[in-house]
Amino acid sequence: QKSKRLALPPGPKRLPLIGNLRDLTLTGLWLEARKWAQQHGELVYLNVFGQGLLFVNSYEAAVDLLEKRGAIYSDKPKMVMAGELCGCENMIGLTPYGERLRRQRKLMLQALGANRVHEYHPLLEIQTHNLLQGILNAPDDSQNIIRRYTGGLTLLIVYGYRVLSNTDRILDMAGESLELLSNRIAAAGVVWLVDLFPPLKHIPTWFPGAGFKRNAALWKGKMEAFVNVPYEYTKDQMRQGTAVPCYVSMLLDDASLENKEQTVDNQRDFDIRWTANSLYAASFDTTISAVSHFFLAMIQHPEILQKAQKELDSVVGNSRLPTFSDRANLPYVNAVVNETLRLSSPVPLGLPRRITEDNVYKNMYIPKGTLVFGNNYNMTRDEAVFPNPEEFNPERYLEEDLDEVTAKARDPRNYVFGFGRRRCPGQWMIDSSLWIAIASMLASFDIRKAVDEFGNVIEPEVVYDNSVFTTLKPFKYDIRPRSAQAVKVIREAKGLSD
Ligand code: HEM
Repeated sequence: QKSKRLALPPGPKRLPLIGNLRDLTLTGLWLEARKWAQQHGELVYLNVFGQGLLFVNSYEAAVDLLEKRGAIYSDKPKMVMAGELCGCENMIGLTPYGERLRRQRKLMLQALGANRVHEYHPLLEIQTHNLLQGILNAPDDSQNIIRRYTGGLTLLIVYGYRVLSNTDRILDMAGESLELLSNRIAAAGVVWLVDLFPPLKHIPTWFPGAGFKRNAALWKGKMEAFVNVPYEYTKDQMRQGTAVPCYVSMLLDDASLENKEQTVDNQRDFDIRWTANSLYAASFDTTISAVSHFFLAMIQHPEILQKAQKELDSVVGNSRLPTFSDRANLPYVNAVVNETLRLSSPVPLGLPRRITEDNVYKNMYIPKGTLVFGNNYNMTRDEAVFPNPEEFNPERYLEEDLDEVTAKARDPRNYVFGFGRRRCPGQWMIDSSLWIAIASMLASFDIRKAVDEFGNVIEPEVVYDNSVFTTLKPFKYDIRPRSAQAVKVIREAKGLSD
């Protein structure tokens, strides 16, 4: 075949047999991937034990391949370890491209799409008030409070489940499952031998080297509980007539209305159960990453914090908290949110795709079966679009009268949510939840670098702690209400337990 005579895309030098195995790092692979992009260009190809990995580094190539050729670039790798052995095969991020995926994505868009998301705004405002009240009551524990807020937010929206304390059974279970999923089971950079040699799945658990199977059995149990326990909670609440409107109850209601019966068919039940779980799984670390990058930026740039606060004071005043109706009048705050999305780039390499046919792009040969990563980390740092790209600079969004093409190129949402048929279905939800959280925290708190017992300023240490998401190792900061009036407004705001 002619295409096979073409060269593969360039990439770091490969060693015999193991190929680029040593080039893969467990955390921060995106930092390496950016260096390769700078060295080799818009496509970079690696090979690990015969498995090809393609990094798509430019927006143009991402649109050409992941969107325009979506029919062959939207499938997922079959992951024996994560999928079959650990019970995650029905998570949306791992679901093969086809009829089931299209059905499930339709369901998610039906409930969370651009024209439905405003229905969740009242819930988002209440959950944000709870966040502010939590921080006010225990500023030194704000990192845990943010985790509780993030987990609680999705449990509320997806399952109608309220988290009212730091020690919540479902919240803990979900947290543990996600930790396992992204750092053990499906960690980028971790290559399970059984994925390269699937027949290994048949070796007995007692066999030397079969530790992965014993782990998998343990993890599978945890993953199943993570999928089923919250879902059964909502169904129970619905049976008792006490369910709050949420993703699951809304879709189950719609479904039973459609068949005019009390029960939903198995396929619908399966689709709602798994999409609900995937929404939870996909929103937790992404939100944590964005929020912690926001804190990092605020303590590094007090002048930006002050400018945003000034805008909030003049538009919202100090007798109430911001609401979604203020959004259009807060260009600077909106620019802070944009810059947070861009620099946090929460899923920096996207979620891996698998190409289902041999393909040629600009005279480079991309073999069938190659895993494909949309390197949005690199795109959000494109000097031509974002001059001085590592700098947190909201002003870059404030230029007026931009032509449509430039305005689009400067919107980080075009990169950070991925591309084409697998693009993030939670993008409208996070766009709302992140905005209200950031606007409300800016309006309520001063956030600064922490100071140690000798009065020395503690510089934040920026260390990634995850292999798929850009979540940061906790760093210290000082957060306190801006004024007695801010305290009063926070205390009076309607919260979850009201
Ligand atoms: C700032 C926050 C977020 C970012 C940056 C983000 C980004 C992404 C990216 C890059 C992908 C892979 C897209 C691709 O393959 O091209 C993805 C997939 C996904 N995201 Fe998000 N996401 C965020 C928040 C959320 C939230 C809040 C939800 C749920 C409410 C969510 C649900 C999902 C799901 C279910 C998928 C899998 C889609 C599929 O495989 O077809 N995400 N996200």
